[in-house]
Amino acid sequence: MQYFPVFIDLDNKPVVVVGGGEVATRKVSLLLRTQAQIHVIAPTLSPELAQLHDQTRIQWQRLSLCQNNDASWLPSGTSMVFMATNDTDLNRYWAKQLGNSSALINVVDDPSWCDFITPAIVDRGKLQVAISTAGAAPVLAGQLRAQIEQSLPSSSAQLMEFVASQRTSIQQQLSAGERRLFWQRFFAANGRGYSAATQQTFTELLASASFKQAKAQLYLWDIAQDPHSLPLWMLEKLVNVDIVVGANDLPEQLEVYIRRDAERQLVVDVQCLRELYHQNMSIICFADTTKINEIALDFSSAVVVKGGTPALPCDHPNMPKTLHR
Ligand SMILES: C[C@@]1(CC(=O)O)C2=NC(=C\c3[nH]c(c(CCC(=O)O)c3CC(=O)O)Cc3[nH]c(c(CC(=O)O)c3CCC(=O)O)/C=C3\N/C(=C\2)[C@@H](CCC(=O)O)[C@]3(C)CC(=O)O)/[C@H]1CCC(=O)O
Ligand SMILES: NC(=O)c1ccc[n+]([C@@H]2O[C@H](COP(=O)([O-])OP(=O)(O)OC[C@H]3O[C@@H](n4cnc5c(N)ncnc54)[C@H](O)[C@@H]3O)[C@@H](O)[C@H]2O)c1
Repeated sequence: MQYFPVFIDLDNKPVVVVGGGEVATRKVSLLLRTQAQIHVIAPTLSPELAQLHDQTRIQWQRLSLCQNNDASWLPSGTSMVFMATNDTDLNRYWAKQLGNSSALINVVDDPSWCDFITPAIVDRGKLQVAISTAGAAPVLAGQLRAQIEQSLPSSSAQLMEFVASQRTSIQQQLSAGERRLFWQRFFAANGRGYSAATQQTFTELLASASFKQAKAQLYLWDIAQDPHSLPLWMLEKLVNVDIVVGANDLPEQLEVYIRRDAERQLVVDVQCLRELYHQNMSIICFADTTKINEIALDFSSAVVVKGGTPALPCDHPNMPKTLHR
């Protein structure tokens, strides 16, 4: 890992963007989501930046920096500097000059001069997802952002506010182990958004205390078996499963029986499986015979599910038509 991901508190801290063009504008619009004091140093501003300046949301020093300036343009206590001009030499020169200051430096046209780089960001209030490719492929970072955006409803931000407001009370009422189980069950039941039902789901789960009885369960299904031979008792397990491991190998015929918001891990990773098991998850794992045998040796309490006489109904209402016999 070349770049270590951290989240920095910029509340009330001066941050400087040198340059007033397209890239500078993009960095400023990110910074505007924080409470940083934003200073722009440039001879001219893009229309968006000019408007922000008119609204006093940013401060502007109208200045064309040169190499023989002293550093008096830099506000004292500056946390970060973005060198975002289109003059590569100037960007590098000031990155070097400011190397001994306490500010972290970003040079938009040269990662090798950067103390830090800016990731693509999915912003859901307290929930922030940051994606970086270490500068290798910013476009891919943007594409991944767009995918993650789709999996997190905008009400996730409200959910985070709700959860944060309940956190201390849950800490006071439940032991550390219970808290983890409670939050696992809560997010599994509620999903990632906030709705009219969220408060009720929360209150009912807390009152029922059912989460305290959660125990790890691991079911192993050898994909060499006919999916229709899955025993009926397994249906209830599939409906309640927390996580599907090896979802790449999940037979299409069984897909409809699995809880829609169950988490999915596409490939089987035994280390991951161990972690999930220790989190008391209910897991179903799909893999080939060799892998199933290997996992069964590792987890003495795993249930290797044996297929029987084909018993699953082939007329499930959600079953794809092509699967009807
Ligand atoms: C993520 C994002 C955030 C943001 O900008 O806030 C971001 N770049 C984005 C877009 C983007 N950047 C570029 C293109 C044109 C296509 C292309 O050339 O690939 C596009 C596409 C577009 O504009 O849509 C060109 C480019 N970028 C850099 C260089 C210099 C170099 O590589 O040497 C050049 C060549 C300049 C030239 O050739 O002139 C450098 C950096 N860009 C970074 C971040 C940092 C590494 C992040 C990472 O870890 O990947 C880093 C190292 C420094 C930094 O900026 O902090 C944002 C996507 C936001 C989103 O979609 O959500
Ligand atoms: N990091 C990224 O994501 C990314 C993406 C695309 C391009 N780039 C690179 O970023 C650089 C800037 O791109 P852009 O599209 O914003 O350019 P741009 O031409 O839109 O803007 C350049 C800005 O720099 C200002 N400037 C020029 N000389 C200056 C000086 N001496 N002092 C202060 N300000 C000065 C100009 O007034 C202008 O506002 C380019 O080198 C480009 O290759 C980076």
